[in-house]
Amino acid sequence: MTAGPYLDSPPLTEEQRVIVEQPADAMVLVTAGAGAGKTHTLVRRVESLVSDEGLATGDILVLTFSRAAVRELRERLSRHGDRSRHVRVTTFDSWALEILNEVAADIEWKTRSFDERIREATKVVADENRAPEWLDELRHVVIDEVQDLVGDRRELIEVLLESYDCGFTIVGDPAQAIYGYQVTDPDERTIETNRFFDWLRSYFVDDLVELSLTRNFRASTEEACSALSFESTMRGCRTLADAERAHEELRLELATRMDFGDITVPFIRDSLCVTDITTAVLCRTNGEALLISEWLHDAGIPHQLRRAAQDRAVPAWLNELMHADQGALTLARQRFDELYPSLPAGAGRENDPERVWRLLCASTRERAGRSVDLSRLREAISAGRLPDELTAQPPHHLVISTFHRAKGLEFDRVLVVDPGQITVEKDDLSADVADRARALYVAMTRPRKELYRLEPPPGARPVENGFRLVRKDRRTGRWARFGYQYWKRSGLELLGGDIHPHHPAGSHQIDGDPVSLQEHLRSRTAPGDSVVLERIDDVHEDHEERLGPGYALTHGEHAVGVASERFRRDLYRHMQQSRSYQPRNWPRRITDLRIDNVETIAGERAAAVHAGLGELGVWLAPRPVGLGRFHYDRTEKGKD
Ligand SMILES: Nc1ncnc2c1ncn2[C@@H]1O[C@H](COP(=O)(O)OP(=O)(O)OP(=O)(O)O)[C@@H](O)[C@H]1O
Repeated sequence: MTAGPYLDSPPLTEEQRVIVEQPADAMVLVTAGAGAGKTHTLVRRVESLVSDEGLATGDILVLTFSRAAVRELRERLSRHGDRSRHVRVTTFDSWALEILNEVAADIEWKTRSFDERIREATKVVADENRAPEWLDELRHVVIDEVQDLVGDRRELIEVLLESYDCGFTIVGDPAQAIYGYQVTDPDERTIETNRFFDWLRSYFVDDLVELSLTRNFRASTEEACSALSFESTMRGCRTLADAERAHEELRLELATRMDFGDITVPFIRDSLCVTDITTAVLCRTNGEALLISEWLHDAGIPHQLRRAAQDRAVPAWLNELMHADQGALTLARQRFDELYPSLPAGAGRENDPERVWRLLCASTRERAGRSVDLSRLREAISAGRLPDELTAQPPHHLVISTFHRAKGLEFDRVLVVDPGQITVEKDDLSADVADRARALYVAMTRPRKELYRLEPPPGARPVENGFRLVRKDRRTGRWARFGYQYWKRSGLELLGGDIHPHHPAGSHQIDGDPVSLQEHLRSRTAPGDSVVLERIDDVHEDHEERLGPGYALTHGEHAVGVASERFRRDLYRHMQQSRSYQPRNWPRRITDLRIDNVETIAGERAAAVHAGLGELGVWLAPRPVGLGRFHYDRTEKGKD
């Protein structure tokens, strides 16, 4: 194996080397604990399959669960891999979509649910007459985080491994299984735990090579190691009582960690602002993450709120790249190389230009690699076809995340918010309570060096005086602020897609010069800036489609966007006390929102031309985030 690309990568241990050097047709199952170097070993395994076992990059398929994991693996492959850097790494969902787009391109698969697509792809893979030919070339499948492979995705992989004669390297940690509500049927949820492991062992009974990794490399201090002793407890939680006990024991362990302290105290605040170490604040629910983000914002601490994996944003630098030469319809490789160094920072910019160029060519199906057709790039943006490397959140030194979303990640310092005691209801499942215990275990095994407890002040907690004032609104699935009175509505979460995607700012419902508003978004708007939604009209009285009123998003003096129909529909449903009730009293302003980032939007070409923004139909739009707070007119009933 060549040593060059691995000079800055840790050497393999004997246990890791045995996995890496298995033959290409071996069927390998690796179980390993948190921080045991599973991902590190997989990267070296993939490189060995190409360099030592002679597989072509197209013979290997690397499947992972989340986009975060795709990004992590690709990043490590491009940093440490040599020939393997071009191996296909994708999520189960993207891979299923690719199969369906190939065999039934006339169907609008994007509009179908993830689960439906997975089920359809399983049928295609099982049918040798329909399966795409390139599946025959598959010689090795690599799967990371296999403990989360449940339900429809598990069936897809079982069918793949039964139907194709290929080797595999499958890696997982049963102690970190937090698949949550991926499986909706409660009975199914209980039997899914460990089901894929059991299937592998029984189906490949004679051929399966079972290996394990036993040493932890992540945690370099005693405190960072503190949760690791719970690994076997986490693997063994099967009954409700086990799961409850495991959760309480982990909480007790957390209680012995030092409290991080009050972040408004200057020296504690400053320690969160240092950029040369990475810190994560981890909590149980997204509602809590929103409140903590608000608290940090008020204390003037820059941070990033971790988005859901499926919530993607196209970075602003793509808009700059596409509009660099007025009227140009293609972008040549040489011109790309000239422009790339001066493009603004953002998702994907940490990649080298060669990698970004390849990704752009792949997204526009440009095989020769000499130029990129900008209309096709616009279509790729509009159809959501850009790869995760260009749309995932860029790295940040301070991340606020739920336990679930922190899976597979590591940080120098981790601050864990105590999730509180589980109050088990009679219809709670052991699988769900175990899921909560394992989620806390995942959180507590993320630090490299420091692990603290964090106790947010009462205002940054969802419960006040015993009332759950911040909770998920059942009708919209958004986090919302409620009041002590049942009818009170005090705020709603903003999501990606809440700013109208069809019209650039200034060209629809609000006044302004679209060209100068684009300049404002480009050069005078930054992540973390406060923004406000201001009501601009009255409720839409169409009985078919009940929408809340229109809102403009303002950044200082400038109206930089308008609320989308989806936001207005959700607002209407949220304000309805019951299905027959027609809300009349609408918030005048919605505050406590911030700019997450400015993103590239592919909207209607005619709208762009009309606004003087060129022919491509691509422009910049703000993406607000936060748990909005409603302000009503004082004269109106239900004022705040
Ligand atoms: N042989 C090794 N020597 C030194 N460091 C190593 C070795 N193997 C892995 N590491 C380091 O240990 C850390 C954890 O590795 P990795 O992320 O691959 O673990 P993991 O098993 O995938 O973790 P988790 O399941 O908890 O997300 C990384 O910083 C990695 O560089």
